[in-house]
Order: sequence, then structure tokens, then C-alpha cells
Amino acid sequence: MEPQAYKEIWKQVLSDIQKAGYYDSETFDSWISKTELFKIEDGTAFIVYPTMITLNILKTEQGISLLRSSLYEVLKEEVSIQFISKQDASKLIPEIKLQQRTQNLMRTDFNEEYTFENFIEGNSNAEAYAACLSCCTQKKHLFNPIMIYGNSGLGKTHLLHAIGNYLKKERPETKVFYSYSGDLVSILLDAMKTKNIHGNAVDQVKSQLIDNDYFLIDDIQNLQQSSSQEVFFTVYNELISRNAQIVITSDMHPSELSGLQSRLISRFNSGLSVNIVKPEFDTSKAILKKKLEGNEEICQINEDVLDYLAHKFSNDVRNLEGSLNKLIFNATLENPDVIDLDFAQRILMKEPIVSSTSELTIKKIKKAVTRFYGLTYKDIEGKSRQKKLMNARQVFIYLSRELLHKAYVSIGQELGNRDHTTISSSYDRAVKLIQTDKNFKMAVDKVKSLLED
Ligand SMILES: Nc1ncnc2c1ncn2[C@@H]1O[C@H](COP(=O)(O)OP(=O)(O)OP(=O)(O)O)[C@@H](O)[C@H]1O
Repeated sequence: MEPQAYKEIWKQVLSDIQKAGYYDSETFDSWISKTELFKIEDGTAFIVYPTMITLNILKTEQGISLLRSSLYEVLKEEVSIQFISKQDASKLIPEIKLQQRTQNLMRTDFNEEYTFENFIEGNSNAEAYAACLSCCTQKKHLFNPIMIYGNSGLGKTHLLHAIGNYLKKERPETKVFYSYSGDLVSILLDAMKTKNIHGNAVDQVKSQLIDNDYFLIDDIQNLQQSSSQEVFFTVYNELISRNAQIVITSDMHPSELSGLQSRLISRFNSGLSVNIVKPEFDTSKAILKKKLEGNEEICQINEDVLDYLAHKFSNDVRNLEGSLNKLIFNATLENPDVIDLDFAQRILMKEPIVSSTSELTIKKIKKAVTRFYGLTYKDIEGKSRQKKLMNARQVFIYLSRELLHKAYVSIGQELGNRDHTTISSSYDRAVKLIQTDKNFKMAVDKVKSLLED
């Protein structure tokens, strides 16, 4: 239940108590009205008292019975009462936030573009494609975990989202957990730090993680050197014993993940590891053609341009797509009859595509965004909600996720320590905007083209 809902419930309860006339108006105004309903969990209402005087007034037999009957009137169910001090309640807040963050990762909003239908199969990725598709269609998981490893930009995230999209459509009752490992690590570390007076935050997060049928972890390399590996290990074992399917992506073979405990590496090796490599020429061309679908009215593009792009940029499909986007973007500005080889070479030479995302840093993205919008770092880190600033922040968040898979927490730090939940909702909005808002997409493409510095 949202905090606002508790506030509403408590308002009604207090009004009932006041009407009951058991407390005189001075006692009610000075002490009772200062109480709050913190949460209702497992049939218990946690009521926050500001001072010991309030507690003593409330915890008499009649006081408790009045509270219970007023709560019953509002909730239509019996609850027991537990009083907690303001101080203890403030310690519980991080725990509740943590539960919400973990809950947010049980996502159902996978990138709609990243489906099996939109994934072009070729020799370079056939095994990975088949492994991901078959784990969705077969109830008995033959290979567990499935590890997909390969260089950046070759479709690993696309395949994880394709699993999510497929299950959402074909088996909607399935519980799917998806996370960049950076986000998962930050949740686990926070759970380990969180003081918790009713139960154990780590156990609570663990039980949320374990309660899934599919557990998809993107870029597992971020787990290296992290003290959260211990907790991850127990979650992993529990998931396997419950026959949950685990699919993990990584930029290197599991045996090369030297910052992971050897018992984790040996478990990863015990399933199916499949390599995904750069697409061969025909696959690259097919990817380009797929991406062109729906853009035919905006521009015509010559076949030899597609050959040129497929030869030059197939090391990383992001670059392949980026080069095509750049041509389309410039074609909308210059309106050529057709995109021919001269046009393509001129544009791509003028604004070269960033050669490898591994050279890219979050600072570079920040610099490119501020340059594109004509802003300073102070502007985008600040609090102003001016439209231009909001747009710039959203482009920054989107690119930091898409190109670098940065954790929400790290992106928030770059934006003047904004909360990770703000960043996460802004990213979710951006994922929708990129498909629906031409201006937003153009801004993203333009900033990408500036990333060559
Ligand atoms: N075979 C393919 N068919 C269609 N699109 C593809 C294919 N391979 C990659 N892409 C596209 O390339 C882009 C980059 O892919 P993705 O983000 O999945 O790469 P990645 O391997 O997860 O990279 P990283 O290791 O950097 O996270 C996405 O837009 C994805 O849709």
C-alpha cells in the first residue's frame, strides 16, 4: 500500500476516535492527533507515537480496543496493534524503500522492440537465439543457467528482453525478474546495510528475489569484487533448486570472470554457455533492412550503402544502427532524392560513429548532452524543471542506460544526487518516448553523434 493510502485510512480512524468522545478534546488534539499509521502488515497495524505520554494514553485496554474497533470500521477486517516510536519508524523507512525497489525490478515493461521476431538470426548468434527461445517454450529447463557471453552491442540485452516480452504475452502468469547486475548489486548492498528492527532486510530481499520463475541478469560482470556475492550465491542456489530458469549475460566467458567467487563460476559453467559474436555480412544487412522497415516513406536508401555499412560497422550492432540512424536523420535535414554512397560517406566522415562503446564514459555522455543543448553541468545537475533542462536530463539518463548500462544510482549521482527511483521512472518514460516522439529520438541520435570527442 502507498504511504498516501495509509494517511487516508488514519485520517478516518482519527475522526472516528474523536467522534467516539472517549478522549477529551485537549487530550485528543495534543496527543492522539499526532499519531500516524506507519503500515499494515500480516494483520498488524503499526502505529507511530511521537512521545511516551502518547504511548501511555493509547496503550490502555480501552485505548487499544477503541483503536481496533475504529480500524475495523475503516478496513472491514480485524487487525492487531503494535506501537512503534518515531525513531524506530524512521529506521524502517529504508527497508520499505528497499522492498519497493526490488519490487520495481519484477518488471513487465520490457522494451517492446526487443522481441524474438525483431531479432535477426545468423550463424553469429543462432545458438544464443535458440537457447533463449527454447527456455521460454519448455517447462522443464534442460540447461540451467544459460550464460550468453560476447562483446558489447551484439544483442545480449535484446535477447533477455525478448524472453521477458515472450513470457508476458504467451505465459502472463509467469513471474519474471530482470535486472542489470549493477542495480541488483546496489539493492543487495543496501539490504546488507539497512538496519531492520522487525525481521531481516537481507532475508526480505532474498525472498522477493527467489519468488520468481525466470531470473534474468544482464551484464553479470558488475558482480565481480562485490561483497554481495555471498547473498547472490544463496539466492542463486535457491532459484535452481526451485527449477527457476536463470539466464545471465556477460561480456566474457564465465571462466574469465576472475572477480567472482570460484563456486559461482563453477555453477555458471555447469549450465549452457553460448557465445555471441559479431554478425556476418548477410546478418548485418538483414539487421539494417529490419531497422529500415517503416522508414521507407522518409527516405530511399541504395543497396550499396547498406553493403558499405554492413562491412564497416558490424563489430557492434549499436554502431550499425547508429550509422543508419545518422543517415536517416541527415536525410530529413537535407532531403536528398535518395541516400547514395556519396551522401553516406560524406555524412559518416563528417560525424564519425563512435568506434567502440568501451571507450565511452558517463562523463562523455554528460558532456555531449550539455554541448547539444548548450547547457552547463550545473544546469543539468540543478533543480530547475525548465523544459529544456528536463529534456536534457532525460536524454542523458536514456543514453547512460542504453550505451553503458549504468545503474540508476550512478546516473542519479551524476545528476546532482537525484534519487534512483526518479531516474528509473524517467528512463521508463524515455523508452516509450523513443518510440513515439520524433523530436526526442532526433535529440538522442544527435547526441550519440557527438559522442566522438
Ligand atoms: N541480431 C540482431 N537483430 C536485431 N537487432 C540486433 C541484433 N543484435 C543486436 N541488435 C540491436 O543492437 C542494439 C544493441 O544490442 P544489445 O543492447 O542487446 O547489446 P548487448 O550485447 O547487450 O551489449 P552490452 O554488452 O553493451 O550490454 C540493440 O538495439 C539491439 O536491438
